[in-house]
Amino acid sequence: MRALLAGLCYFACVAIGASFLGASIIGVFTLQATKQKITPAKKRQKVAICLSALIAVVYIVQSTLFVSDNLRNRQDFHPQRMVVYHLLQSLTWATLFLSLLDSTAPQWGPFTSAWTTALMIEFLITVLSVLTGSKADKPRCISLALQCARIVLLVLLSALGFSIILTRKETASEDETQPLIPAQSDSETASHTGVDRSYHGTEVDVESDPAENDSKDEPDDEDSESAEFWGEERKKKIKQEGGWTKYLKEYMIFLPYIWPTDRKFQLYFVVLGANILAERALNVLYPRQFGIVIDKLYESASTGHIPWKDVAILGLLRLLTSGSSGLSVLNQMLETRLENWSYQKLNGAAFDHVMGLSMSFHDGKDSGEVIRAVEQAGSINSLLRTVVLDTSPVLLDLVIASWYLTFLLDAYAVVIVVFVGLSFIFVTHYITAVLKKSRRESAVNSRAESRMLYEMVSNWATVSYFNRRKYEQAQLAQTIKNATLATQWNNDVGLFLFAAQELCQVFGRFLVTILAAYRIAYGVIPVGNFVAIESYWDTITWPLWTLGHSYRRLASDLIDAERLLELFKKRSEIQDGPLTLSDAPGAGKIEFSKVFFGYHKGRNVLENFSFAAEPGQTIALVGETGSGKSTTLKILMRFYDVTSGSITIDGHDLREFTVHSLREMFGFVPQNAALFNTSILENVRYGRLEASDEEVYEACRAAAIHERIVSFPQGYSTKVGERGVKVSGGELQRIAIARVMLKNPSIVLLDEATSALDTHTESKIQEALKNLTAGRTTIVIAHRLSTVTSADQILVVDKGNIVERGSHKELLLLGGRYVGLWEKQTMVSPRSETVTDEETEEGNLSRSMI
Ligand SMILES: Nc1ncnc2c1ncn2[C@@H]1O[C@H](COP(=O)(O)OP(=O)(O)OP(=O)(O)O)[C@@H](O)[C@H]1O
Repeated sequence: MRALLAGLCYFACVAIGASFLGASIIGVFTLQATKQKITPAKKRQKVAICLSALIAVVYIVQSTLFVSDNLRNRQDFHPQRMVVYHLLQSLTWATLFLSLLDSTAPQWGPFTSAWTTALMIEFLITVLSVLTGSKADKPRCISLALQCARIVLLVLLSALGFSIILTRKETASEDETQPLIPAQSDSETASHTGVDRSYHGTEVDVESDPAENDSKDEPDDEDSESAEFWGEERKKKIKQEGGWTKYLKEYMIFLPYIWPTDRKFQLYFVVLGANILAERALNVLYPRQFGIVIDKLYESASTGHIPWKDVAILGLLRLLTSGSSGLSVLNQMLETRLENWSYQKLNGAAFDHVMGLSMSFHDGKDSGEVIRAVEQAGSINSLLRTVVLDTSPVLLDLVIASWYLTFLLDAYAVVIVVFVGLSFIFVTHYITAVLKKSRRESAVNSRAESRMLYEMVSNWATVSYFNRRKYEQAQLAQTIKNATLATQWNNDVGLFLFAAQELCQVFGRFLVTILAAYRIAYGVIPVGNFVAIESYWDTITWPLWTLGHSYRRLASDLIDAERLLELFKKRSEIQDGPLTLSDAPGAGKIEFSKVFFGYHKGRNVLENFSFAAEPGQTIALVGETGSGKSTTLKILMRFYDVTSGSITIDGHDLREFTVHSLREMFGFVPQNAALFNTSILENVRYGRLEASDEEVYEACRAAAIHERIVSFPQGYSTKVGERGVKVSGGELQRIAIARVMLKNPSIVLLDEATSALDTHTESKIQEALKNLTAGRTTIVIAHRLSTVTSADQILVVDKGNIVERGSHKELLLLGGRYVGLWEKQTMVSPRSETVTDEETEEGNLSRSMI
């Protein structure tokens, strides 16, 4: 019975801590709804704070009574286990009280679990201490009264906790019923990248319903994209949704990129784990051996005897524990390999994910910001080191340290370590809150700095045309100043934190020294133990430093990773269908049927849009600017999905195809084709990656650009410059056509492919286009009507509607809007045009690109 009592006394705070932690972990891993009505819980939170404070005070009063009694009597008047129990409980309850006070939306489950555990332990200890029969353990009147008062308070507190849990209003939203880690899909992309688009890729925020999304559209401007915005959003979320567990839950989507799937890397993890355990053992063995050597030397002083064996063991242990030649070298090598693996996987996944997001995402984002977010893969990666490699071994260290200190000194030393540990954690927690803010500011400012630099360098030409170098310089200087000031403040807060942490551990060391001196003076422990404690002290406090450091690093990594998390939570609106190219190797018949589409709700860009293009036919879209012509091509290539109606290719709805297969069918020549800053050869080969050099030359010949390319000093190896600035507009356009020719698509889409060119170049390109479109279904957008007179069907588009349709001749005879457009461009009366239409067609044919 006495052993049970002692066990309860010494391990009470461990049991309470474990029950709190256990309930928190269950909260993270189960899909509990965490949203709750805050208002009624707020009142009860205040009551809970008061009750916790009262319990802490009762423990502190009783501990003070015990310690003063023992000090007065210069012996253990009260048994050590009871004193240790009360001291540890004072610290535990002070911690619970401060945590509750600090929490805006407490996790009631973990708190209630801790309170109930404490109640059961307190009850058992009271009963056992009365029943044990030992005079020492029997509580005196005042102690018994205090213990009973605590039991009453604990019953009230536990009942309050249960009442809050049972009566809170749960408002689970859809996202809360989604799995934390999505099952890997077998989709085409996932199989080669490891990214599960079915979950990760949400362009619609999976957190919110469509209504919320609309409202979120508003802050989707430059401000909203700043780190500050994400940080504030998250802070709000932490408050609203029930605390940090919910926050951390979101980061679970990165788990597949941190835990290796490769056997070799899993083996690294196992070896690393074993190595970490070996290090823990060495941490104890070295100071222990040091103490033994001191005691042996003390005994053999002036005898001429040297304890060689003990000294040799000490030397070996020193070698194994040394930083640069011991076990830590192996640790570092394994850690680096694991981190590199995770970095590669995460970066690849982030890139693939961003590239897989639809046009509405990319149109609305600043590409510099998106690149920064992808680059944050490193910060997620370092979570591996922080959580798995830094924090877990350190927790083990703390348990070992407690046991070893009890062995070297006594249980009071553990109370001192717990006190130092808790004050260290609180100091770290409170100062880190300030540090987090300053770090976020510093991050926002440095992002602003690099964004500005990127903007200026990429807009170099505009800055020079308007002679605004000085102005831009001043702007940049201000941004750099803001960034450096923010970094400076961040550094200052960091230094203050270090100082406060150092103070905690120095104070603890001082207390332990006093305790050891006291015990040595009364002959309780040998001097060697004091030396061992001194040498072990750094091993005790190192875990605290590591925890503090990990906590700060975790906080900063989480902030940096917020953007990446937001990216990963976007799901592409465009989802794959089941069909691939081989399932539907069609001829290229396109049919738009009653298509409605708008970029924003309530504003249609295309309305009741219906037309059909038979295989091999050419359809021209003409009309005023902004009428929806380019939009037609975008929805045909599925950069967006139609709002209603359908688009079919060879009888299959576009949505039935995988996006990859669908886009393989098209060859698109845009108005402003962009090239990569590589050689012409590589740019053309981009159309079909496996094409031979000869096939590339052939495509260039067909695009009437081969002769020009070979006349360049470096021929096909000529670098085209960023976005193709080193080649002329006409050359660039023909390279773009050659690229599409090499691709050999079944459907060709031309978006004003020649509008920016002079007539001489245009006629050259038209030849190339004739080759490109021959025998292929073609949709062409043209402002110059003369280039589309031979199209099988011309659609006149106005405000998203097809207002006229027919061949050039039919439309001229119709005398409607097309005639108006034609007259404006040719200044020829339609009558004379129709009279001599044979001639006209011939004349235009040479100019026509179709
Ligand atoms: N990404 C977008 N987000 C929101 N609105 C858009 C977007 N792209 C185009 N629009 C709007 O849709 C309408 C149709 O644009 P579209 O580019 O299809 O016209 P267009 O007929 O091709 O014009 P142009 O001949 O000048 O190229 C315009 O009012 C335009 O402002």
